[in-house]
Amino acid sequence: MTTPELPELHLSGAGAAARQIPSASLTRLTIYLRALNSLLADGTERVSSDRLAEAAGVNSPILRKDLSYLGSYGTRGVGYDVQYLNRQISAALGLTLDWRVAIIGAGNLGRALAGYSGFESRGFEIVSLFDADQLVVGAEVGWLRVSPITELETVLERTRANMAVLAVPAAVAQSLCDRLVDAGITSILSFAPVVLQVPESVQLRKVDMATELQILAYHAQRAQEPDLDADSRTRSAQ
Ligand SMILES: NC(=O)c1ccc[n+]([C@@H]2O[C@H](COP(=O)([O-])OP(=O)(O)OC[C@H]3O[C@@H](n4cnc5c(N)ncnc54)[C@H](O)[C@@H]3O)[C@@H](O)[C@H]2O)c1
Repeated sequence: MTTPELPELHLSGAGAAARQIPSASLTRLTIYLRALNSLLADGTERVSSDRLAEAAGVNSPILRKDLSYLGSYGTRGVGYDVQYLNRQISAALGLTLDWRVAIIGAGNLGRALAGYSGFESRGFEIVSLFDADQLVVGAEVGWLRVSPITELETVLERTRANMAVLAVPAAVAQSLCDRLVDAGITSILSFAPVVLQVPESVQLRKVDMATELQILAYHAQRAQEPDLDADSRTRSAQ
């Protein structure tokens, strides 16, 4: 389980706050966290960097580089303390804060997200779900009742939401985004297939599965036709 020559991790919270973590590393930190959560659930107390890297699908040097953004100072030891590393990554990702998420749009996607039980254990509590359709308003989704969008500001305040997910049609996404911003929400995740404008002080992330599938298709196609790479290299050299 433990690997004697691996560094024991010492992390500095201040270092983590001060340093900007590259987005690829941020993505991997969330994967390490998921792996650490499974190890914690299994009662594992220490883990080697090789094992953690393998669980996350990366190699050890990348893992160590990623952890260095958290201010880790490696001394030769007996692997990583699972609980400690879990807490440090959670703190660096802001997951020790109280994240209370409002979902706007109770259609297929909004309901699926609201009904997913896996967010809470990762630090996100879904506190409200909104829709404009009178046939949907009042419906129960999990333990939530769909609120009317007309009451957005009041319910956001009452439920102390500090994050929102937009799961509405593209045509209404910007106006709802504006209302969220005016209501003081500064972290928004949008699924709507449209470019949204927000003030600089607001963090906006967009999820687009179609784009991801297109990128996957591109790589799959290149993997099936290795000659494509050679062809394009020849063309770009001409
Ligand atoms: N990014 C992705 O990978 C991805 C995947 C699936 C869907 N989407 C997008 O997510 C959005 C939701 O998809 P869906 O399948 O759940 O659609 P849906 O039609 O099932 O649900 C949309 C919901 O929004 C509600 N709505 C419409 N106007 C509203 C308003 N002004 N205020 C509040 N609610 C309002 C509708 O009543 C409906 O319940 C769409 O924009 C869709 O294109 C993105």
